[in-house]
Amino acid sequence: MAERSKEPGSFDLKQFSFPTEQIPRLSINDPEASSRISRALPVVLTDTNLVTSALHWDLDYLSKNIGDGEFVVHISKNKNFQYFDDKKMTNVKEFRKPSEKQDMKFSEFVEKLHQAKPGEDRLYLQQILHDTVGKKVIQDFLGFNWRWVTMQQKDNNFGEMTSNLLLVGMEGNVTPGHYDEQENFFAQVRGYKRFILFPPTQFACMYPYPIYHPCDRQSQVDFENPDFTKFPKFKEASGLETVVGPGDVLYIPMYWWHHVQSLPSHGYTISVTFWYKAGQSEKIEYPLKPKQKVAMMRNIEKMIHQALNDSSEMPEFMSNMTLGRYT
Ligand SMILES: CCC[C@@H](CC(=O)O)C(=O)C(=O)O
Ligand SMILES: [Zn+2]
Repeated sequence: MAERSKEPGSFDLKQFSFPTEQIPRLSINDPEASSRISRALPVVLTDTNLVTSALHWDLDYLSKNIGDGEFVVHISKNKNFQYFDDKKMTNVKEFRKPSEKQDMKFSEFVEKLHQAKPGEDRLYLQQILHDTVGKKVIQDFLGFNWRWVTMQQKDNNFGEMTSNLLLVGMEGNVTPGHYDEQENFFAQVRGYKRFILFPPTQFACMYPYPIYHPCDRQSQVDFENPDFTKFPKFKEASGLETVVGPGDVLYIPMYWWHHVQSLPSHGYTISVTFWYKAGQSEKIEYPLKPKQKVAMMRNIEKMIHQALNDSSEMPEFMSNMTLGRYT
């Protein structure tokens, strides 16, 4: 088991406006661990050995061994790295990109990281591991505990694995609140990341952007400084949280909201995601699961947007459908 030098209580974490409970930290041999995964509940697994073969990764080692391929580096004027879909930018007039993207060699990224000063641009490398990486990194990658993670994929009826994203972030970087449409075993390799999670049942508290917006799936609420006038139901939010360190694997179930921060003053972070598509949907059982309802809402919103063929008609159409009618 990867010993963590820090216990959850030992981080001086700032308080949010909403209550949170700790996500259980369990051994893979604890029946409660597999039970939580099978019930699509978050859990931190402390002894998967999923990325033990990468625990020696640091900036120097990766610079020397990751090869001379290009890596996507996000650049932000502040600590937030909110995802946006380039292909949807034309749907929203005056959309301002929350960050820029640049391709660069890993060694160039490391140089910029060392030169970065507080208050200046922040960097976040986010790149799917491709086959141009050097053979040492390929060895490390092959050394991941594929037996365990593939067993989880099968036992829990996950779909195919889509990608492993390599994340190298500066301390303090934040990925603001959002959900993904994939199952995720999130493996922490270096440094510490604080996760806040909310279940899909709290969709109404999260006020996601419209589906045609570049920030589809992202919450409009700033979890760290919520505007309760614009987003009153966020007052009802109640989450789960944890800090993951080297060797920890957090299971983030599909459609669960998450806000992630590389702990300030704990150094840069390295993580690897293991993303899986949804499995073949079992037969419909009632009541529908929260994630099925979110998927349904997305499909209906997409159909209405396509049928109206005019985003500006969406607000009136959507409110005519519900306001004052389903009280
Ligand atoms: C681009 C992915 C970022 C990651 C959060 C983080 O580590 O900053 C996340 O949201 C996920 O793994 O789902
Ligand atoms: Zn995510």
